Amino acid sequence: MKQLHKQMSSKRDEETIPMSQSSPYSPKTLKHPRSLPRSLHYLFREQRLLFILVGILIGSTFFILQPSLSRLGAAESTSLITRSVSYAVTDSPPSRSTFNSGGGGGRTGRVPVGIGRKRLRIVVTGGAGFVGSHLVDKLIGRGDEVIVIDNFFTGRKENLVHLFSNPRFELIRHDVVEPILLEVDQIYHLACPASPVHYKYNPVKTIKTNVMGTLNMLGLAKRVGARFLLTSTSEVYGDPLEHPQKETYWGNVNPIGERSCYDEGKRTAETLAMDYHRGAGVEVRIARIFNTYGPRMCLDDGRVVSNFVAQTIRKHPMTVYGDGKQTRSFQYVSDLVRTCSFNGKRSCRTLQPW
Ligand SMILES: O=C(O)[C@H]1O[C@H](OP(=O)(O)OP(=O)(O)OC[C@H]2O[C@@H](n3ccc(=O)[nH]c3=O)[C@H](O)[C@@H]2O)[C@H](O)[C@@H](O)[C@@H]1O
Repeated sequence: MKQLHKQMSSKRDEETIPMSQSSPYSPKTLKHPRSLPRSLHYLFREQRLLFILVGILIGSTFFILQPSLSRLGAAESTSLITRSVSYAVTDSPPSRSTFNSGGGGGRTGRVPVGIGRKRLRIVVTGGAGFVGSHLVDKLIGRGDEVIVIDNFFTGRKENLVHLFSNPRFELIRHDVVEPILLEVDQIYHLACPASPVHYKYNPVKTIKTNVMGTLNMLGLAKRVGARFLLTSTSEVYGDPLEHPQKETYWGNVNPIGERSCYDEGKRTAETLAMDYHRGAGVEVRIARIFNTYGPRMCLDDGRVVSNFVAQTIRKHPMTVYGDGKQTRSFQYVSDLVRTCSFNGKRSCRTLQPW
């Protein structure tokens, strides 16, 4: 305060100098002769010079040590990147590990951010369901950002609750029969009840989900240039006359049966996917999923594996429908998810259902 007061008073002194005594338009020439001694006086008073010297010393120390600090940072961040790349992209070239040679004669300094595989933004419709939630786990695990769209008709938040605190995960309550606009790189379209009990509950809604939902998501894929995967079903073969069914087999489907809301709905969804591919250049994949089982499957799902498990737990006899001679291909959910997830590195030029 003392200092401030003095400065103010000296300024007032300057202001009171009559204009006639000073040379016109030269206030700086007036100030100069007095400013150097005043500055020296300021420095020596109250040990200010000491503080300045200490400041210079700290600054110099930092700039001398800084190159070795940045090398250390580079080595740490590189080891993290290498680990995530080898987890995310199994066929990543081994040369990536050369980034670890931070101090070994190669280039030093900070590793540029984002040197690993580009993080993808992916939307998974039906991501709160049995298969969807496992797929989301897989995509999050490989380092991508996932937006789940689900109307929770058969999906459950409990399937995703372990991801709620993950910043790369988002959950939107939305029905795919309504359009939605998102900026994404890939779309995995799973939204539709898959168990007969569930899809027969509201057949009109089931076919609406398959047709309008798929139309909306394909429209989004076209608009934002995203890759699109449709999860179809072995039911597109209906009551097949060929065993086992090849991808080229067209099926034997009853268009007016109780299951047709699902069978024909999925067949139409496949048609839409191929038309968007041929007509609009959308890169699509179609996965005809066979009978899948695993954790998070609903006990009341109605499919044979969950029925048998539920009946066994309740110590009820297992029910075998018909003559028991029917056959099915079963697969564990993690095998399905591994096959369905697009590998970030793989070029998906050829188009084949798988
Ligand atoms: O993944 C698939 O491709 C399809 O799998 C199942 O279709 P499905 O294999 O017919 O389903 P299940 O209900 O598991 O039936 C399998 C066989 O077991 C029999 N079954 C089913 C349940 C039961 O308690 N007992 C029993 O013998 C059925 O009659 C059928 O022959 C799903 O219901 C379809 O939605 C799905 O698209």
